[in-house]
Amino acid sequence: MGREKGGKKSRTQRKHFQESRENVWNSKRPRSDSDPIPFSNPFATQNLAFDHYYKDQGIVSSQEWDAFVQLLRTPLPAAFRINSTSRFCEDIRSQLENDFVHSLQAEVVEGDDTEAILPLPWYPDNLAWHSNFSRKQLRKNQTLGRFHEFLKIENEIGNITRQEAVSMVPPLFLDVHSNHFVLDMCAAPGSKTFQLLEILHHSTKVGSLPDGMVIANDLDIQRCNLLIHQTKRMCTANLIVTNHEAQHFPGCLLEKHYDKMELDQEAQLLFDRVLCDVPCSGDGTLRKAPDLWRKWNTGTGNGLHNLQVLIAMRGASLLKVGGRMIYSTCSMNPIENEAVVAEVLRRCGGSIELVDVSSELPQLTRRPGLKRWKVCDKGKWFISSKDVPKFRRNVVLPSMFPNGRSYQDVGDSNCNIIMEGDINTDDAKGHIEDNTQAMENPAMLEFTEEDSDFPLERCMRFVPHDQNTGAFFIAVLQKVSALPAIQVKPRKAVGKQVDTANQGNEDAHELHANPLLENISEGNSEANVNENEPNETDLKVNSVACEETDFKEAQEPCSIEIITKNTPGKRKLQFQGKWRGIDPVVFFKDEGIINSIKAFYGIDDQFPFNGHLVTRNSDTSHVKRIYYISKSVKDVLELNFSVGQQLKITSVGLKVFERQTSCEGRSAQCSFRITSEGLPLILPHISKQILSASVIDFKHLLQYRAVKFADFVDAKFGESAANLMPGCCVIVLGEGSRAAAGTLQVDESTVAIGCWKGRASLTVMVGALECQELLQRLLMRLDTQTEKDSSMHEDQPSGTKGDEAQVANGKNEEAGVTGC
Ligand SMILES: C[S@@+](CC[C@H](N)C(=O)[O-])C[C@H]1O[C@@H](n2cnc3c(N)ncnc32)[C@H](O)[C@@H]1O
Repeated sequence: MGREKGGKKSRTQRKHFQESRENVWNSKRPRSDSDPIPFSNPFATQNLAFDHYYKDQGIVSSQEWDAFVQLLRTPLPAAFRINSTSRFCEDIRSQLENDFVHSLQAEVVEGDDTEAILPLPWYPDNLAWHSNFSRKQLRKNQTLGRFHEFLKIENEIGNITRQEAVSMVPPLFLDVHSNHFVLDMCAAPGSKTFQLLEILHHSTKVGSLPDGMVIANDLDIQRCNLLIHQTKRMCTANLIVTNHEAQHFPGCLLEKHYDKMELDQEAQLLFDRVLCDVPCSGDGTLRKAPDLWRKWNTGTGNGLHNLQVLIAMRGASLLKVGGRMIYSTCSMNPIENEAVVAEVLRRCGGSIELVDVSSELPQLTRRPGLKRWKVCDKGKWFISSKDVPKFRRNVVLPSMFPNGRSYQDVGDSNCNIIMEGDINTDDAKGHIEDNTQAMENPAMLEFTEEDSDFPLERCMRFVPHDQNTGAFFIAVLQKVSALPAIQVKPRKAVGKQVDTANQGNEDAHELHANPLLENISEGNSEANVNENEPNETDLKVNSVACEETDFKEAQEPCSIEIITKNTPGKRKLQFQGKWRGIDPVVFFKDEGIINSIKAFYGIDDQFPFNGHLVTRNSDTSHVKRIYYISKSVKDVLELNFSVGQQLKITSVGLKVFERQTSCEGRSAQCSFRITSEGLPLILPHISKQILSASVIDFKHLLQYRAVKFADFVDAKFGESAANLMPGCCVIVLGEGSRAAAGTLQVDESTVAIGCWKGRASLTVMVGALECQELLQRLLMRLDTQTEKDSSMHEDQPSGTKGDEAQVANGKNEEAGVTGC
């Protein structure tokens, strides 16, 4: 298992590295003597290098140190958010406030005055909650089982999202409005994307869509899939998921000489809001992922610094003037935090400002960012770039220091303080060093420490012992003018001469306008980036910290024709406007199908169809799924087509129609059913194939999943159901015990389900879990009178037969009606 050239780990080594991850809190198996112990005791929640590093950085005062580390060694309590756009938002909040708050309190140890669960005081409208039970307690303690089940099911359905409390903060400071175009640069697994979408949709009326949109991007395609799964619960037509390196996120700039479209504001993809929740060492998540204790070393943060700067710079360049950007990490390390923010401010030369948000969310306890810090490399402290030995200058960058002065600026003649043990290229040995060596550098004491000139106190630090959370870092930035085209002086060890990370769309104009910079291309910028990318070990550790899944490399390079001329070979993934391995996005314009859908469901003309339907299949005659996109997403897709499909889109829009491929489905007049996720959008616009059922009949449908027409309690409803066209239909929950008559009024609280009208019965086309949850919610809502009415008819209706019974057994869920 040898090392590859250049010290990179082989595929097998990487696999072993990934597999060696473990959650120490969960570990059941005691380690045997024969087990390899990689660096130190894997169960230890202590790391000497960590202690030295953060004590010396003054991350908390010395008086607080014990409380700080003590809490870091305690499992993180569970936290979650109620989805504000869920139709059951009110019910869930009330269940928490009136039921769980009291019933769970009995589980708190006597004499302990901590609340079992409580709303996070700084989160608006009691929508975010904190439980003082750890995940493990919730799983293990039987009496907490009901609450645990509640969290599990509601999370699965999308009514709540389990999310670390501090991770909920960045979207709150982003100040998103419903008409904003938002870029979430490193978005997977998507908890913040979900939040951003909630805010976007917050005040939108049922059946309409906000004017804004979110692009959620992540480098890791598998994590993109997690993100898609997560955001699917939001049922939004205003989201595009992309798969790019954030530092090279496409500009989608429509060139001036492109004569088919006038160059206006829409001719370039810029954003009102950008979230840079960058990959980081993640030591703020130690309470959740205690295996990080043994892996922690200073090299991880140092190795990520430059990537973080590049991502933040790209974010800044894609931001509209006047727009707001958040830079955040779940790391405590100033090299990944204040140093990155300072470098962005430095490179942007006044066009980006740090916003003072001290008056926002006053109940949220936070601490100011550091103005002063030091850099540690392989056990040696440096307070200024002038201290860094030449051979470490490609690793210890000037931008890591508070004043950010380059090696040329500080003069590089007499500063090569070579310490014993400096030359050490063995990563593993470096870790051991970090864990065992006191990090003292007597030479350092001779220099005065440096302060940053930027108002970094406006950054926000969150430490565990302030509000019993994980640790976090947030900076709120505002773009006050276009970024300058910056020429960076050559850095010997670092390599390239031009800092092109600020080449956004608008900024690209400026670059072209400057004759000195005419030879700058994205190609340069990519080469520049590659030289400074952190090593793979760093990224692995980082991805571990990011969330549960492992970091994957971008797709394999390929040698096919390049459409994006300026993209260097390493990223030649695009082929004739299509992305390799990614289904194309195609506007769906088949009038025959569209008209048949409209006619079948009686969809009114006010509901915009033209240009709002897309598929992922270029052969439109075999389209299986049709997705609906908002006007904002439509505009972005059109621009993307105009610029040669620069965006590598893995998911877009809301699945509204799905073709039924079973015999029964094919024989229906319209073989496209309305999906569960598409129903809320389309519901107010349909006038055919829709019925309102009484509470008891609706309940029976959910309970038994298939009910014969003759078995409905309300015979009139049964008759109306029998008269529907065979195929998909919608059943709305009416009020009282009888079906509502006349035109259906739909609002935010309307509950409806998709069903299939078969030969003799109605069959529910909603997943089993969702049915169960819906039923439970309805039972809670039912008033005493309704319950009385219903009790007369509680008997189970007689069973269904043949294919309809098969359907009723849940085999059709979201996958079409089976059997024929
Ligand atoms: C801190 S996590 C993001 C968490 C996410 N914002 C959330 O709230 O669920 C960082 C993410 O960055 C991704 N990542 C790492 N390097 C990246 C890069 N160069 N460009 C884009 N994404 C990257 C990782 O795959 C990971 O999903």
